[in-house]
Amino acid sequence: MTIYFYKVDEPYGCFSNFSPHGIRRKGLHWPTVEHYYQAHKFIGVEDESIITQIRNAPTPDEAAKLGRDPSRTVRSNWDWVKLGIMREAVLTKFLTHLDIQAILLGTEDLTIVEDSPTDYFWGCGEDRTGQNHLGQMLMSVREEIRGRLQEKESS
Ligand SMILES: Nc1nc(O)c(N)c(N[C@@H]2O[C@H](COP(=O)(O)O)[C@@H](O)[C@H]2O)n1
Repeated sequence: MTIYFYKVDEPYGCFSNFSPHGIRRKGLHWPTVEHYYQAHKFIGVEDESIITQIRNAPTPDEAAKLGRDPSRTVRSNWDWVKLGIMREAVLTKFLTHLDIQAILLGTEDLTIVEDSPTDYFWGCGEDRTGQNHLGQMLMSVREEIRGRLQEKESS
């Protein structure tokens, strides 16, 4: 069986980066993983005020809209660092919120797929041939949390 998720208000919606589960990193609170991810596109660029605008965006959709504004240039190494940045944020989310951590661990070894009809990088895309990096990341975070909990139990 495969778990497909996409919209926040549908089954397993807590796996979406748009779900309302805030994270704290380096002393700053981010309302969603999406806010964190989109803002990090602009670290080190000339006008960093966009980072605060994204962090303060009222919704993750607004944060994504700002982060995807084609008139702005993202940091030059974005394609190299984006997977690592997303993983930090997704791991923090599931270490912070124990209710959704239980949902993630409850999926045991099932395959998880972001069923995005448009995103062939983070999701599987319309025809389900996409790379599904977010689903893969959730499975890797699940494995890491499982390992951490086992270590804690045996110590
Ligand atoms: N809910 C939702 N709506 C969209 O339009 C999406 N593309 C996604 N997928 C998420 O979008 C983020 C990637 O954004 P960039 O294309 O790199 O700007 C990432 O969080 C995907 O999981 N979700």
